[in-house]
Amino acid sequence: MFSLMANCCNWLKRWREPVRKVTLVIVGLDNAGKTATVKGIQGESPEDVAPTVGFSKIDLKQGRFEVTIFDLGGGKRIRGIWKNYYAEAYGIIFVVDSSDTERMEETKETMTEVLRHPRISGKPILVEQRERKETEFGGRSIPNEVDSEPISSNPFQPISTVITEKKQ
Ligand SMILES: Nc1nc2c(ncn2[C@@H]2O[C@H](COP(=O)(O)OP(=O)(O)OP(=O)(O)O)[C@@H](O)[C@H]2O)c(=O)[nH]1
Ligand SMILES: [Mg+2]
Repeated sequence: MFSLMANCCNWLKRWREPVRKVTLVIVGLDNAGKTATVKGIQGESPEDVAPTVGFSKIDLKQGRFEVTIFDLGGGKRIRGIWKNYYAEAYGIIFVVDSSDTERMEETKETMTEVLRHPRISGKPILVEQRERKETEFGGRSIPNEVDSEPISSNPFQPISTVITEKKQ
């Protein structure tokens, strides 16, 4: 009986909890797989995605969270707009295509610049390391390659995802 009442109280408490709005910003180099990631979150196919020109805004509901994701274009000329979204962001998702070893230096510089931005200070960072299966890349840890100094003030979570290439 007591546990039934406790369950009811918990349920009522949850029911009365206000909906929380969270804004996330997803950044990373062009072709890293940002839009594909967002498509995946939405349960859509990540294939045949066009490069993002500017940004796209995605609204999702996750439990009691109303989540807005700003998927920002990663092209060199578009990166200048990223900072305009930092202030309203609760946290940042930085996507890395770890198979693109030739652009690792550019990735490192770009990530360091993002993490050093004053409006990012203290905000949670999720680094998504995407690995294309067909390459020989063995899962090097991207976060370790980045200067750890700007990361130290941010709650930091790395994750890995495998890009599922279509079999020819
Ligand atoms: N099949 C498959 N293709 C993927 C996957 N992830 C990314 N791609 C492809 O890789 C290319 C680049 O992915 P995007 O998600 O457009 O990359 P982006 O980071 O949004 O690039 P910009 O918008 O230019 O900044 C696209 O052609 C995608 O279809 C995946 O998991 N599976
Ligand atoms: Mg995109």
